[in-house]
Amino acid sequence: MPSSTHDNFPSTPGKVKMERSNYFGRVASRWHSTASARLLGCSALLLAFALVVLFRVSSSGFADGGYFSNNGVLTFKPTLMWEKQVRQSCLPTRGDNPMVVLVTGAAGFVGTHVSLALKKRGDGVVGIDNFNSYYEISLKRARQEHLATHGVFVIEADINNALLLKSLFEMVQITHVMHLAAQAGVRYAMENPGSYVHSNIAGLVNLFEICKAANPQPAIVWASSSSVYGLNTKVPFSEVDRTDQPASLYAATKKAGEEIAHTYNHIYGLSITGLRFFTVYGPWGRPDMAYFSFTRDILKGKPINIYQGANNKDLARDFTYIDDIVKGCVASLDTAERSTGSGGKKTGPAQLRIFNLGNTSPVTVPTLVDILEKYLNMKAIRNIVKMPRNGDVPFTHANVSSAQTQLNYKPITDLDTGLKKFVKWYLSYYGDNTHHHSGLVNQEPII
Ligand SMILES: O=C(O)[C@H]1O[C@H](OP(=O)(O)OP(=O)(O)OC[C@H]2O[C@@H](n3ccc(=O)[nH]c3=O)[C@H](O)[C@@H]2O)[C@H](O)[C@@H](O)[C@H]1O
Repeated sequence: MPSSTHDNFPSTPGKVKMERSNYFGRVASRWHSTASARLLGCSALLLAFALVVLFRVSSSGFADGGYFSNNGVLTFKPTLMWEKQVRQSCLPTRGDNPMVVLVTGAAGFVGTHVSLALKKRGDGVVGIDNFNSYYEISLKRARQEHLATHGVFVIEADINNALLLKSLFEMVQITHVMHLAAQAGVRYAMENPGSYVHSNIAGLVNLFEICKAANPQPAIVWASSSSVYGLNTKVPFSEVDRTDQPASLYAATKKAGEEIAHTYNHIYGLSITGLRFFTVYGPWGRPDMAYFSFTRDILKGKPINIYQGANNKDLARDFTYIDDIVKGCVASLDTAERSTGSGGKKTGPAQLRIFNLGNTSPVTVPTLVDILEKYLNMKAIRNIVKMPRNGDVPFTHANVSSAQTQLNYKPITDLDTGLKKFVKWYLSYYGDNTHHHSGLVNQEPII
């Protein structure tokens, strides 16, 4: 019998919501137990199904489909409406060798920007996102709406949902996968380790399984992280440096992802490019990140904690502006070679790459706060505290020469310029509750 799309795929372990159809299931089985009530039971089941469908339609604006058992094989069967939206979204509008890209984590920060950039230049794009509650869902919904106005449809599903992904690959010929869905955040890994395993390990393997079986296989570009350099002290960090001392479970899952990528490239001929992002920031960013939460707290007049490393040394990050990262992502897609597998089997060696995408000029956290103060026109209340032992590393600094040579990657936005754009977006998105800021709110939104 059909069931709701998400019932079997809790998107974030530790933050699982109540399943909607369980109640109907229990009611139905109770009715079913007496022979005389069989007819009523069937009607109740039908009614339950209708209610589930109705509820889904009214809560998400569309129904995506259901799961059906066909001779014991469970398959996902989309609704006509869903299929139409997917096909429409995947239609390229440029003639010169366009790509059709599946962007995972499309309602996320980087996913939104990359989806837009691809769509704007005429590629076919369809997104997928589980809309989990790691941070405010309303921001993810706003990004989804923003994408919809540009013709990008975002499917609401988890990357662990093999049936839905399989059906999607059968429906449209996806040439590239931009895999950005992940459980992010280095410190949250201590609170909810299962979520990192679920998305960054199990989800990645599931996606690779689908890609390896697809015909033709897509090329894959995916987000690794600067955190794989862990406790390394040699700077700047280069792709050839060791990455075997992660400081957080998040970093360990990203490092594991790189090894898993090697395996799928080696056995199945998948073309895979991993991108080590360095603390990406900008408009539509992630509220859990320091620059975002600091902005929120400074505007509220709330104190902020600024961590310090050993010997009272300020922490530093190679903060990288979103537009520079998007260019690196798109260039990676453009230079990705085809996968070589067919029918799940490798027919020749395939491309396997890894690139740092950073800014190449680290800035300390107190300097980041200075810049925010300038653009918010407010003073932060600074608590200087010792860096807790929860996964942080003291500094990051990218060597991007490899990306420069092979992707023509050249970061051009310094932290001051990038944060100015972020603050402008923040004030236009959340509105102005303080009246103390520098007047940036009245200007046009960034994207
Ligand atoms: O490059 C990455 O691969 C990672 O980048 C990002 O991690 P980080 O570099 O840790 O960014 P972020 O949390 O903004 O903290 C920035 C600085 O502020 C300090 N920090 C933080 C919080 C706080 O309350 N106080 C503070 O001083 C903190 O100690 C740090 O020095 C992504 O979140 C992560 O998903 C991953 O992608």
